[in-house]
Amino acid sequence: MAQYRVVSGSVALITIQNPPVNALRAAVREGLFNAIKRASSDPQVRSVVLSGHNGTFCGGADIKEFGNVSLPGPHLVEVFQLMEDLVKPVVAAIEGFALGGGLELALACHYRIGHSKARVGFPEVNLGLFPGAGGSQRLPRLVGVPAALDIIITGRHVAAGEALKLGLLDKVIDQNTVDAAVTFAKSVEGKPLDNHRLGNRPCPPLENMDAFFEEAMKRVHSRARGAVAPITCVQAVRGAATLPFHKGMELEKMLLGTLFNSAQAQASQYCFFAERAGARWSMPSGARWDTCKAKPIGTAAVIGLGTMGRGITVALARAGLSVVAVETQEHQLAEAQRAVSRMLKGGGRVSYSPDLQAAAEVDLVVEAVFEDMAIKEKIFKQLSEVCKPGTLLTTNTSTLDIDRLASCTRDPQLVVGMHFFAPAHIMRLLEVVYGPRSSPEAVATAMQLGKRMGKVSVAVGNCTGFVGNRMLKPYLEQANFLLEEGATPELVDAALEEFGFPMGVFKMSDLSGLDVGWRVRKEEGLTGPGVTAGQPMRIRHSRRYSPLGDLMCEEGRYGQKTGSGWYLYDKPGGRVARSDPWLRNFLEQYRARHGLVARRISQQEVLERCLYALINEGFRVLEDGIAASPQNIDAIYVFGYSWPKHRGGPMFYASQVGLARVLEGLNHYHQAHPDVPHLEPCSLLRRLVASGSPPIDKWSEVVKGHRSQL
Ligand SMILES: CCC/C=C/C(=O)SCCNC(=O)CCNC(=O)[C@H](O)C(C)(C)COP(=O)([O-])OP(=O)([O-])OC[C@H]1O[C@@H](n2cnc3c(N)ncnc32)[C@H](O)[C@@H]1OP(=O)([O-])[O-]
Repeated sequence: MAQYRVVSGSVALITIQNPPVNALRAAVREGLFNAIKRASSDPQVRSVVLSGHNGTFCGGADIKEFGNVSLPGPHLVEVFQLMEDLVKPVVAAIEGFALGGGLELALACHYRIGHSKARVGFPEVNLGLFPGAGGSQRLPRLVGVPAALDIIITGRHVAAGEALKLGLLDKVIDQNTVDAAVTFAKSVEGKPLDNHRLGNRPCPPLENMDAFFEEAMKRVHSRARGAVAPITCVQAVRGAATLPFHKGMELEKMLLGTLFNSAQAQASQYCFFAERAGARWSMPSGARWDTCKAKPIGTAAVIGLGTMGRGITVALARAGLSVVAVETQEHQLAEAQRAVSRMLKGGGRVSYSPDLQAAAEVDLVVEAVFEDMAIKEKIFKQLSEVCKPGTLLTTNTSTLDIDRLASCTRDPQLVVGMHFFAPAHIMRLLEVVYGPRSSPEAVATAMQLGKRMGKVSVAVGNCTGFVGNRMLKPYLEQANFLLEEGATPELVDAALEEFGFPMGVFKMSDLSGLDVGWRVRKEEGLTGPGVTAGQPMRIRHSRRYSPLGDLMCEEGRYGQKTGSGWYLYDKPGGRVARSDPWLRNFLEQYRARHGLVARRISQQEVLERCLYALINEGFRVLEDGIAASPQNIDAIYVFGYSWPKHRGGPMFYASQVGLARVLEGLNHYHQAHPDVPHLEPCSLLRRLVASGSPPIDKWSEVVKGHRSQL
């Protein structure tokens, strides 16, 4: 786990060996501890170089070990202190990554040499933690409080060049890092080390320290959306700035104690693994990530250059593909060309054409036109004729039937969905949707392409709305029902924002455009002139229906783009939402017209109605085999719908709330609203509760048993 050998006559070279990222699990900590002791007592050794096996210094503590109440082996703090106290100089040779505990390890060394491609950082905040093994106390002493706080709070990876400027690295080199570190170590043998022991150093003084930390705390509170870890980061760094090292370490230990087994830390760490779980996809046919090979993709076409098409073009070009961007409307094409070039800052290989024929030779097509089945069917038919045999035909539809599009083509097995999220070049999520006839190779190729674009890709089955939008529907529906019953958009949004969403449901609808859902509802036959005539306004297919969104669109209120929606904006395209007296009036009249009596609605009811309805649909998605696991659903929600990471995604949240409580809540609301089928607890949830509410990683066993009985 920590290899020890003496090189160049006097240098103990200690190499951490724990693939793939040399995480500091118990055996590694033990190995390091023993290796340092050995170097200390080895009379031949006059200096030490610490490195990581296989081009990675160290990815930090082993996250898989967290959750164990008593971690075996020596504690990291103990190992690092032993290293800092060594009377022989210790040089860190940093290749690849030094993250979290890996950077703390490097900070306990007396010198740090990095490769020019190395990256260092403290990503603990993303795991609901902070650098709690001395990092929060040593880093500010090395680079000063403002730089340290920035690195610790953002969790960002710092490139070697910047780390050198900050003084975090002593030297950056392009050659073999270990060789350079060995030469350097020999050059400092016997030299005094006191100033290189960060625990001995005071923090560089900071003017207006109180004001600095007050401001930092204010900023963090406004951005953290209820997450505790960022606040703790500020408290710990303040400790470094004001306390002697040993007192700061005590504070660090106390703060870490409050976070380590917290619900937020568990949720954030669950997200770390859920993010990666999508890569191990499987299909109901048994096809899997490790048995299917992706086709090589070098060229792609994007059809339709609206907002989505432009973002997709940028994402593909940034992944190194040569892209043909096709848009039949000339003015839109010219505008898109300017926008894409701006986003790519002159880079990328993109050509433009008004003609579908330009897609003839590409390996893959992403269709991103208007959400209209008839238009899409026509395009798929044309593409099938125009493109060379074997071209993968994908669609960015957010709800429509993939299999129906596949039926328009010669090779339905080559059709899959690639559902991007706006803005497509920024949002991390990609839903890869397979239909009953999509080939495993097509799915593997889309998943591989997602990875190349840096996306969190999740393979899902074909149904209306797939996973994300299918679950969103009951959530939006509940929000509208709550307005009918007496809530305001402000009340509903405040509850959801307090929960941790960056934006409540009504602000989000205003941003994405109310007309989008209106068009979908028209397509589904829920609204439109021919549909509403002679029907009760608030019932469709014997279920409760809220026409509020349709009525808003009929008034021309599409959201931000028209300057008004659920809120008022100072101009079309304005961003700052203000309460609209018109809406209050409109809701009052609507309620009066339909004999609805407004009642007081609590934030708790808002959360339970909206979130439990969404979660209930999540269980149905699992039950139907549309998502392979709760982890996949949670990754979709965290990376595509801004579900707060510290709440772990909807399915994990349900497990934290307690499945029995979610079931009870749904039963209660369904009794009160029997005409809302989305509130009726689904059978998988009932079954899980009946099986004693197993932990989330055991749900699949109940799902399997459940499916075999269907
Ligand atoms: C004492 C309390 C204070 C806390 C201190 C800490 O250090 S907290 C920690 C602070 N450190 C961090 O937060 C760093 C977390 N790690 C990363 O950010 C990235 O892994 C990377 C940038 C190091 C490499 O990116 P990349 O795209 O090349 O690779 P990849 O991401 O696909 O990972 C490959 C495999 O390794 C696995 N695995 C990775 N790290 C850990 C780990 N620490 N542990 C366990 N496992 C880990 C990962 O799950 C995956 O497994 P799979 O799915 O194949 O079974």
